[in-house]
Amino acid sequence: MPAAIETEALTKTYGDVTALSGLDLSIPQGTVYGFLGPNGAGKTTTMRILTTLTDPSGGDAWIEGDHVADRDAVVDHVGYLPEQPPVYDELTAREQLSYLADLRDLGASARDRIDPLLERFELLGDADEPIRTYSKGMRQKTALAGTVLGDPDVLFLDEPTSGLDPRAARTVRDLLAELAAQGRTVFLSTHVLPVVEELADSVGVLNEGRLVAQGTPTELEHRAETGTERGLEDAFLDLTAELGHPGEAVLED
Ligand SMILES: Nc1ncnc2c1ncn2[C@@H]1O[C@H](COP(=O)(O)OP(=O)(O)OP(=O)(O)O)[C@@H](O)[C@H]1O
Repeated sequence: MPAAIETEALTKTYGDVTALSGLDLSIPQGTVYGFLGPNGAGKTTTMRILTTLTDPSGGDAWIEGDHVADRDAVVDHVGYLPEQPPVYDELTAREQLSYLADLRDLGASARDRIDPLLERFELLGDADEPIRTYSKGMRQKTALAGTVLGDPDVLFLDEPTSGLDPRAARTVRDLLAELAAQGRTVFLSTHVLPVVEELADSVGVLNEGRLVAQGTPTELEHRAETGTERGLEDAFLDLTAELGHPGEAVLED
């Protein structure tokens, strides 16, 4: 069984800027991977390469065994929720989801999933109103429904709970746990660390385009040097602190 996501020395440069530098990942199917990193670390760049939206400058990547250069094969496996929800103001939520089902040729089973998804996200009452009248959270829920509509094998989610109230955020976390239990793989990029602590089987921390730590949340919380424990937030701050800044955590030990 191939890994859900495999990368080897994946690199991306934009002119003089190295956004990603030699990323190696191997993420098994049916797991939730928390992808952490400060602003500008290269998380979006990684997800755009893995969903075929941009080409790497070097290295290789495979989704469920298919190389990312084989766009047609890879897009069949993946669903991507970018940071800005890709919804059309002039459509209703129901129309947006039907449009996606047609565009991606998802077939009758996806069409049958539209109403249950709208219901699950508590959007049924507004499903025939134009998206331009929706709140930020409603737009986010519509976009997320679109991402899971085709039941993709591998989900790439950028801040999926952004703008959601606690109840909607709980619905999303439950859905992600359910999908992973069914064998789907969830690649979750978020700054909301409790979500990662709750859901992630393993975590990778990216800093300035490099993977600086990887392990289970518990492993990252265990400070090998001192044998003490720290929260995931402290682990994140330690691992992404810039060297040369007096007082930063990396220099403390
Ligand atoms: N199209 C682009 N052209 C030039 N530079 C880019 C482009 N896209 C990203 N970058 C640069 O690549 C680096 C990584 O950006 P990226 O958006 O992948 O970070 P990120 O980890 O997703 O950040 P955030 O948490 O703020 O969303 C940054 O220095 C960014 O300025």
